[in-house]
Amino acid sequence: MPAAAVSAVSVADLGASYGAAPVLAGVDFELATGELLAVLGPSGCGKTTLLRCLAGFERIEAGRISLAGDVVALPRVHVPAHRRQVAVVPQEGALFPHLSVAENVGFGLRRRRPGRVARIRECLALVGLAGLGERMPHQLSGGQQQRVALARAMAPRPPLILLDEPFGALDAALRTDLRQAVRRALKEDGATAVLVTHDQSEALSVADRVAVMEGGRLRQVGTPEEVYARPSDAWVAQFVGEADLLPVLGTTPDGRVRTAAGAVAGIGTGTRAVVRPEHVRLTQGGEGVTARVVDVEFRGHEHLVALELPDGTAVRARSLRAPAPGSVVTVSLTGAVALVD
Ligand SMILES: Nc1ncnc2c1ncn2[C@@H]1O[C@H](COP(=O)(O)OP(=O)(O)OP(=O)(O)O)[C@@H](O)[C@H]1O
Repeated sequence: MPAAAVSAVSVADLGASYGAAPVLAGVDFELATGELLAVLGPSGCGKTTLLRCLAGFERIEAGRISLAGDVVALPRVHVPAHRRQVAVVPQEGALFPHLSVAENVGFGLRRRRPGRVARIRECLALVGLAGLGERMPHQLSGGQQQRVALARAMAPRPPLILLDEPFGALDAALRTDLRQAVRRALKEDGATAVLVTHDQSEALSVADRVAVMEGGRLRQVGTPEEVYARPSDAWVAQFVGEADLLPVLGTTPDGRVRTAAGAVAGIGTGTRAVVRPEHVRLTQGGEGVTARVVDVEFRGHEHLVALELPDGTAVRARSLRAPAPGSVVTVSLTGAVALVD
């Protein structure tokens, strides 16, 4: 029998506070080697504090943190940051301005380490900056500087890389490009990483698993698909993606749930249906419930249509066409919706 694999990161019942104010409570998760976890939550929920506890910048008040099977934090035990060797990529790269790109990437590698130059070159290639080693940081764009910061973090092959809103300072188009580049680089190098973000599309598109945090607690930890399609509660449903919660009015003879927007297959049990805009089909006439178009938001590739159902319930739909505000359309539900209480 092979020995059970040791988690790269194990956090058990973690609690932390600043003075008398509790910030984290009962935080539990495990991370396998090579896994990428996104911690997703609104501003002030404790994401940065969690990273600081993992890195060793904060002491913990309850619970335990282990890295590769070694306990690094207990309420009375604190392995300092430099001995944990966890790498941090901050929001803005904080590169050394007087060092070249290659010297920045090699900063954590001992001068005489065999293969140092090759590892620097490899990390620059992993982040898509092959050939730019001789540049100075000010000769790079903001996105390129963040890539260098990631290469610098990866170079010594740390047991864990922490990324704190690494795309926060960049504009929208660049963020989308960079997040896939970051995911690719971490995966190709087999790095274990925790990324914090308040941006749900970022968390869903980058991570292997997402930990949804609110008020210092993890409400759900799961794959992006699980968190989106099977949210554990109403808060997660509405924080991760767009959702309208429609009361379940009963069940149909074939086992679907009835709502004010029509019947639909339900996943799990609960008193409310998590209806996302892609579940709502709009037609002109035909079978369904009539609804009034309240508002239409242009999204570039589609429209988000706000609707009012006959009983006054609000629901949103995705639509390629833009119905006129005030007009009446027919609504039906498609796919399968999660049920929550
Ligand atoms: N050094 C500190 N001293 C006291 N309170 C702090 C300190 N740092 C953070 N806090 C408080 O702890 C809570 C959690 O902060 P934290 O920075 O971990 O949240 P966050 O989720 O990372 O937020 P954001 O997304 O805005 O960065 C907040 O209420 C914050 O005001």
